[in-house]
Amino acid sequence: MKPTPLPKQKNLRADCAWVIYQILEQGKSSRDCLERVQRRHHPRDNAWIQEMSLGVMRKLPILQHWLRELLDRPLKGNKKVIEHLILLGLYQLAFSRVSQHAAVGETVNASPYLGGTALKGLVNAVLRNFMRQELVNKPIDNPIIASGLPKWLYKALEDAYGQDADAVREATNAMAPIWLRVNTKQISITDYAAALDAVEINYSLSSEHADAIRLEGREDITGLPGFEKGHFAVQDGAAQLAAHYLDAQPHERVLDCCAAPGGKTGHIIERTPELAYCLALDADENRLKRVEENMTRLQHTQTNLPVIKQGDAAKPETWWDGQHFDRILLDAPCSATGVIRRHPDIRWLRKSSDIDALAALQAEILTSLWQTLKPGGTLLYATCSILPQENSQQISAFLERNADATLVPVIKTETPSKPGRQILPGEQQMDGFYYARLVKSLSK
Ligand SMILES: C[S@@+](CC[C@H](N)C(=O)[O-])C[C@H]1O[C@@H](n2cnc3c(N)ncnc32)[C@H](O)[C@@H]1O
Repeated sequence: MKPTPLPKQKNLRADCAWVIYQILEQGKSSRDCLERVQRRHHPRDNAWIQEMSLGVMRKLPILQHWLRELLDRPLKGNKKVIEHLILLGLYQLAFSRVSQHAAVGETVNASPYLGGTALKGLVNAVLRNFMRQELVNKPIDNPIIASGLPKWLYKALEDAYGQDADAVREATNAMAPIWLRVNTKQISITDYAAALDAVEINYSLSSEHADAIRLEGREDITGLPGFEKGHFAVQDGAAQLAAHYLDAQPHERVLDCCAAPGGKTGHIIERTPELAYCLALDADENRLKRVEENMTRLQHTQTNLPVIKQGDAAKPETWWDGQHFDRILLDAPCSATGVIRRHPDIRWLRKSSDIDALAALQAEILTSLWQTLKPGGTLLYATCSILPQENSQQISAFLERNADATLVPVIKTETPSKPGRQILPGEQQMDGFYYARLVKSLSK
């Protein structure tokens, strides 16, 4: 499909509708589109643009349900973006604190910026009918629509979690808190907490994480103390467990596989600066640039670590020097269903058929990397998925295929038939994540 250019002139609502169009019609991730739009507006509008665009992603099935009631037939072709503008108008009226007057008036005024001057009347009529018919107060009987999730994911969670599925779906729709990982190479957690106290920012510490701080509010990250000096990285609590479970030791050779943008690489180095070697490998050249940027901001450049390399994890013959690794973190490409609460567009970008393909890729990478691990070495398998096919079932199958692999639990409740730790979204305020630790036997 031909890419749609940003509207020539900026307008908050038209630009949000463009973001929604990019995600839903062109399969683009929200991150890139939001950045482009936010760059041309005042920084004070960044949070609003994000809240509105991603809010529509969270409530999409409900908004579309209302739209079907209000619009005789769908808009097509270059008018489609006006449908997205109407969804944004409905979102403002039903789920935001924007006044009704502004939600209708400003949304109608945004139409010409999207080439929809002739559709101003239609936008106005649909939004006014929504209010007149009081659709917001009419119960939605279909549980899939009410859940805000695509049908395939609704069902997949039903299969995986049975009577707990509703709670998992609800947590998947909740807002996620901001977690920081204090860069303990630069500053102690006590000193960083004191810096937050000094500027009256509320936070909590976590008993499970040595280096984590969870903010109580939605602060602007770049304005937090020590941002420029690299005193912290933004990283969810679940992701922060990777370096702890990997537990790299001084003088070891470590592979951080599927490393970009380097969130876990930085943590591994902060915990164990005396590593002999740390290779940050990723297939995506562009994302690897962000590893470099992050390492520079965190001031990890005084050491020779990490070595950053582009390569396909499934083809070690193209990047491996033949020296075995003591530890491997495989942060595998996955459905990202555990982080939908943070990135609500993921639910519309993923399809049911992606899961089989991802599970096959994960199995291929696991098998390839296993040969690069030394006997006695540890491989930590991680995903930000909450689907068993990518997690416990993946690891059970690997253990069955590989007699020299032993599961070394990261938590007490693991069993051979249900290996690994499945963290569900919202558990101790963390994202959904999965970890399984495998050790290679010495005898082979
Ligand atoms: C979950 S993200 C990694 C997040 C990263 N570990 C962090 O903590 O910041 C998965 C990564 O896998 C990479 N990837 C996907 N397929 C790959 C492959 N075949 N070989 C190497 N990297 C791959 C993607 O480019 C993406 O950066």
